[in-house]
Amino acid sequence: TRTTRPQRLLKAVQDRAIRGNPKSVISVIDHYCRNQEWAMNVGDEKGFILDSVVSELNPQTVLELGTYCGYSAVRIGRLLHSGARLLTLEFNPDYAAVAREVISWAGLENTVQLVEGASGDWIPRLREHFGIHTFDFIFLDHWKEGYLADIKLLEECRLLRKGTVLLADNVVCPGAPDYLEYVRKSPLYDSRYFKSHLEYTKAEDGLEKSVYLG
Ligand SMILES: C[S@@+](CC[C@H](N)C(=O)[O-])C[C@H]1O[C@@H](n2cnc3c(N)ncnc32)[C@H](O)[C@@H]1O
Ligand SMILES: O=C(c1ccccc1)c1ccc(O)c(O)c1[N+](=O)[O-]
Ligand SMILES: [Mg+2]
Repeated sequence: TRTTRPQRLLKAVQDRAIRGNPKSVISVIDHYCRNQEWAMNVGDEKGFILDSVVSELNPQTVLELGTYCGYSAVRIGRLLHSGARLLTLEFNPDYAAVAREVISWAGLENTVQLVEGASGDWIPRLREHFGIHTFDFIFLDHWKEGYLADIKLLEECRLLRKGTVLLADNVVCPGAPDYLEYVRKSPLYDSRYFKSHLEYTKAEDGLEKSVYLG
């Protein structure tokens, strides 16, 4: 039977990237997705903005919503200092299986923990299950219609603190209009748009960075 797109992306990583070298895993994936087949990773252009937000913040506890093949988990994980941890949620078991291999190939299995399941089910259980108090940084990149419900759930579960930074992908393409309206109008957030392009294309897209004011 035919392989899947994530399986073909994983094969490219295993064939071309240097084991234990996150930078080479990232560049192999970007080259593959730009030249062979497009995939919905945050990509190199928006990835550079993601890198600068993470590097400036130097977070200890990070949550990612939507792992897919693990590209952004490797992008974020490689920048975390010792003791810092990334928890990434993925509810598609086939994608999760590929992501585990990619994260392991990058040598980040001790920094990045993939949790299989839906964000709506897991967010209320993160504190008791992983002993997490609050998150320093959250990357939203799952289905766009889920962004608003999940930010409200994170508030309800008191997993945000003064200064928590939320970065949302695709606020223009495919778009998350209800999420954008909420973070831009709410007095709880200080929000800013970083204009960019949809990964590996010329279409406009961007990232919304929102600081929780508590
Ligand atoms: C755009 S992809 C993630 C890309 C990844 N962040 C990157 O940049 O490499 C979106 C992923 O979110 C997952 N997803 C969508 N809704 C979810 C939810 N409610 N809980 C967990 N995973 C979800 C999908 O299965 C898909 O793999
Ligand atoms: O929704 C899509 C999508 C829609 C249609 C076809 C392919 C992908 C998408 C496109 C770019 C993204 O960066 C992204 O995160 C997503 N996503 O699924 O979450
Ligand atoms: Mg995205």
